[in-house]
Parts: sequence; C-alpha cells; structure tokens
Amino acid sequence: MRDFKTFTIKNVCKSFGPKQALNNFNLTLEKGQFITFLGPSGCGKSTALNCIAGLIPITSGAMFIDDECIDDGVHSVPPEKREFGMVFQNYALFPHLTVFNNIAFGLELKKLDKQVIRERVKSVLKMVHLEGYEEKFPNQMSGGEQQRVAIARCIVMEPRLLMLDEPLSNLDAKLRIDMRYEIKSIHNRLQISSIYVTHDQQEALALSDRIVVMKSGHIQQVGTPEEVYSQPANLFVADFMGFRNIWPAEIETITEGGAELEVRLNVQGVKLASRLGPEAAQAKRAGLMAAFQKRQPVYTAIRPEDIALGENGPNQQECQVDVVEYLGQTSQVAASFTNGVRIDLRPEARVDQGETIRLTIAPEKIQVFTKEG
Ligand SMILES: Nc1ncnc2c1ncn2[C@@H]1O[C@H](COP(=O)(O)OP(=O)(O)OP(=O)(O)O)[C@@H](O)[C@H]1O
Repeated sequence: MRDFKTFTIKNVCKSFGPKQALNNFNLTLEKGQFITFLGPSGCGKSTALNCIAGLIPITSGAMFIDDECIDDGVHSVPPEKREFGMVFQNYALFPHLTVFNNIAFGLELKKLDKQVIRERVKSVLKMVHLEGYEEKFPNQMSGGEQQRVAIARCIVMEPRLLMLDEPLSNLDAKLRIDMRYEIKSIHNRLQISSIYVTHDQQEALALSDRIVVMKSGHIQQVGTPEEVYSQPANLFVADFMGFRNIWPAEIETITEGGAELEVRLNVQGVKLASRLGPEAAQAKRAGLMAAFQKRQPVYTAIRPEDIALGENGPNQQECQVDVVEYLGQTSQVAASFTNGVRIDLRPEARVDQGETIRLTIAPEKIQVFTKEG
C-alpha cells in the first residue's frame, strides 16, 4: 500500500446543474485521523465523500495526497487507483456469493495467490468477529453481521483511506453502539485514516478526532468533539449539538473582566447574565459589540441539562411547568417564564405539570450568538 501523510481538499465545489451541493470545501486530514462529516439530510455529506472517492467529478477546486494532485476537476485519478475503500449504508454485498467470496472478490481481481487470499480473508473475519461465517450467504445473516462483512470486504484491500457512509443507519439502537465501538477499534488497530458520514451527533462525538459540521454544502465548523460540543461556532451548530433555549435577546451591557466578557441580556423582560470565557470572548467580542451598538438582536443558547432547580444561585428565575416527559434518571420538562417564553430543562428532581418552580443558570452556561455566529 502506498501510504500518505496528509490528504488535502482545497476549495472543492460541486454543482448538480443549478444546485450547489458543495461550496468551497476545505479540509486537511492527517494520517491516522478519524474525521466525521456531520450534518442534516441534504447538507452535502455523501457528495463530499463521493467526490473524495472519485465516484463523482468535482466542479472546481483540487485534492492532494501529500504533494500529488489526485483531482483538479480536469485530471482525475480513477477511483480504483486512489486505493480508498468505501462502506455503504446498505452494505452492497453480492447476494449470490458466500461471505468468503464476497470478501475475496477484490483480491481475486488482483490475481493474488489463493493461499494468500485465504489467509487475508481469515484474518479480517477474525477482526470483525465473524470467524466460521465463510460459507454463509448474506440473506442468512442479520443486518449487523452483513455490515461487518461489508467492512471486512473493504479493509481486506488495505485501503489507505477508509470511508464509511452512514454505515450504521440500518441497525437498531443497541447494535449501533456495539458496531460504533467495533469501527473505532478497527480504525485504531489498523492505524488507518477514516472519514465517516453521519447525521447522528452522538456517533460523531463518540468516534471522531475531528468533526466537520456541514449545512447546505457549507462547512460550519471543524473542531474536536469537545470544541464542537462546548464552543459551537454559530447557532446552527449549537442547535445541531443539542443546545436549546434559543431566544432572541437585547444586550443591555457588555463588561470586560480580564480576558472574559460579561454580557447582560434582556429576553423579552427576563434578565440573564452570560459570561464568555477567554476563547469565546476573543471570537465573539467584535460581533457582540457591533450588535450592542447597532441595537441588533442576539441569541441565547442553553443546554436543558445546564439549568438547575433551586432558590440559590445566579440567574434566578421563576417559571411554570407545562409538560413533563419521564426519561428515567431525568425528565424532559417544558416550562414557561412569566413572559410566556418557553424554556426546556432536564431536572433530576421530580417536578409536576402546573407546578411553579425556581431555577438557576450558571452564566458560563449561557452562550450568546449574533445571527452570523
Ligand atoms: N445526482 C444528483 N443530482 C442532483 N442533485 C443532487 C444529486 N446528488 C445530490 N444532490 C443534491 O445535493 C444536495 C446534497 O446531497 P447529499 O446526498 O450529498 O446530502 P447528504 O448530506 O448526504 O444527505 P443524506 O444524509 O440525506 O444522505 C442535496 O440537495 C441533493 O438533493
């Protein structure tokens, strides 16, 4: 296998007629990294993956393996010469071939020695925990087992980049978690580079070294799971990563406190204080100052689990409980402030519909965004 140090995507655009499916896509993947493309349906994840695989031509931009250009929209290295492997959502196994023959297929095309093929198939079957399944046919296996065969068929070719397009979507919730673990451990054991496509934020957080969040063909943020989870770049990413309580607000004051920023907000009469840590303050200072001076609305974003019940603490508020959904350890609660604004919270203590509760929110848990980010 020809190895590489970096795979670089520079300003790649892809249009289908008038539809711009990818817009100035830029990314660098270092060997061994696990990168996830995350976003809602139609945001361009599969298009990005198919462009990387060489399965669809790019409209403009270029892609490089180290210094070698593999695609600039005019000259394109064909898919089979890129030595990338792809695992699809629907497994795409040959139904009339046994597990052994499905996995051996690519090696036979390469005319490898029969004994070598037998050994390599045996070794990948062990890796995906399917020893003894050689003679079964796909229709004699569960969805999870078929997906393991699809992964084995891909990695037996020793691809230098492993690409997985929503590989767990057809599996039930428990199996998805088991297979998620399998995929990450195969990635680690083979020290391979992987690109994974999903619309499931939990999957992205659990698997990735870096997450690329996408919307309408545009990259919204590239960051580690921690960065994307706790410092979303804009409202879209915040919403996608589980922030709720997104309310338009007016800034009443902005105060510098060392490298931090304290922002006092008015949400239709409900007063809240937010504190931005040094990194967020640096990224947002100019935008928030401009919104403050021009009296433009900003937006809050607060995770339901970051709102606590209690009489003591910062940002004390009173609200009335409208709906309670029992979730076991916690409850999903929808409540309203006295001004009618809805708030979602997840208290561990029991609350009842119709009850008036007091809550408190730590200022550093209140994110503030302008429309742009
Ligand atoms: N062959 C095509 N012809 C025309 N439009 C296309 C084609 N393939 C994709 N698109 C459009 O490009 C956009 C991106 O599609 P893509 O399949 O990459 O999204 P996705 O994020 O992978 O979505 P999903 O999660 O639903 O698979 C969509 O608006 C889609 O309708």
